[in-house]
Amino acid sequence: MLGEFEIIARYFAPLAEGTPGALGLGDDAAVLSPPAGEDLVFTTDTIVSGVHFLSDDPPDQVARKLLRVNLSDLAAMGARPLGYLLSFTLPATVDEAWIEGFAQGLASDQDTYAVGLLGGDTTSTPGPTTLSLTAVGRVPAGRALRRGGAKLGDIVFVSGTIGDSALGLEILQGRRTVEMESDRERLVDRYRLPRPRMALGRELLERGLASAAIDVSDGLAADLGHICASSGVGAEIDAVDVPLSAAVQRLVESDAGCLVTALTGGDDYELMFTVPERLAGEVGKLAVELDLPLTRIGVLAGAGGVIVRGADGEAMELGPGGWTHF
Ligand SMILES: Nc1ncnc2c1ncn2[C@@H]1O[C@H](COP(=O)(O)OP(=O)(O)O)[C@@H](O)[C@H]1O
Ligand SMILES: Cc1ncc(C[n+]2csc(CCOP(=O)(O)OP(=O)(O)O)c2C)c(N)n1
Ligand SMILES: [Mg+2]
Ligand SMILES: [Mg+2]
Ligand SMILES: [Mg+2]
Repeated sequence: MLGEFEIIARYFAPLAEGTPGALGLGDDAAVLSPPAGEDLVFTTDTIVSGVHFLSDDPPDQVARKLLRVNLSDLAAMGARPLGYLLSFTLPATVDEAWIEGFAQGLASDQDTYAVGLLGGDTTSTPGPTTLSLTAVGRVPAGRALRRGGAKLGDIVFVSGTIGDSALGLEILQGRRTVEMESDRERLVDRYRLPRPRMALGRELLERGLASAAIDVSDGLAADLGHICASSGVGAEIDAVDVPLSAAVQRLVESDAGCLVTALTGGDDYELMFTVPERLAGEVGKLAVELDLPLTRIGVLAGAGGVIVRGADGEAMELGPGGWTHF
């Protein structure tokens, strides 16, 4: 196994070459000049083997997931990424090939998202692989999208499709089977590789469309609950309106329980946002421009809490509505 400083020099320093503030990963900290007229946006998320990814997930995809779950939080704020810090904590059982694959995954997504490594930390652990990333982004001063601006009567939208990832995880865990191999591939891919909606977040901010926004990490129902709690309103959504991929639809047809998994399973990394009714027509145009489904799923109504109506019009029983760690 390589030494700590060899890992940094061989695998991480090349990822910092395009980021001047990283100072070549040779100093005690990174330095960033705040862009004039803009606010800096900071977010950090950790992923742990066995909790957020599976120990046999390919290392390049683990790396890309780590970066992407953080970029998704920047997208939810309407921010453009500037750079990121990486905290890399490995058990002694991990070999160099895993580290190499991990670094390759980061290199590939650095290109995709035009972002570079600013610095980080490399340590060992007697526990599971634990990867933490802090992303820094920028928004026009005072304009970050927030969770708390939603008003009664605003329309609730969500991007993409919901539930693919949670059902992909069930497949990988051997808890669910699908008939078509292409469905399996789609769902597993969505579990391993989120698609952070960077352009959507940016456009919602620039066009002044969203009164509130969040990325769906814990589960659609729970994350709508976070918008409601921050905004002091309630929400009513119709489960039949929640966008499902063909693969998830096929699963729901054979087992209605899959719909509950889709609504509460999380790991979607889609954006959910609220739009004042008079602006709701603009969302369809944005969907066409971005080539991304943006689906109306409900409305903000009531004093608090989220009601999800099933096909029979009755409120579904969804428990906490999403993932919590404790
Ligand atoms: N240990 C912590 N210290 C400080 N702030 C935290 C901590 N854990 C979570 N937060 C903050 O609490 C809020 C909710 O966190 P979280 O549910 O992880 O958000 P997200 O789902 O967008 O990642 C965020 O503003 C986050 O920065
Ligand atoms: C092996 C495995 N088991 C379970 C899950 C499901 N899961 C774990 S954490 C989580 C919620 C999102 O993670 P969290 O740490 O809460 O991130 P944040 O909400 O802060 O973005 C979900 C749905 C998973 N992704 N992988
Ligand atoms: Mg978080
Ligand atoms: Mg979030
Ligand atoms: Mg969470």
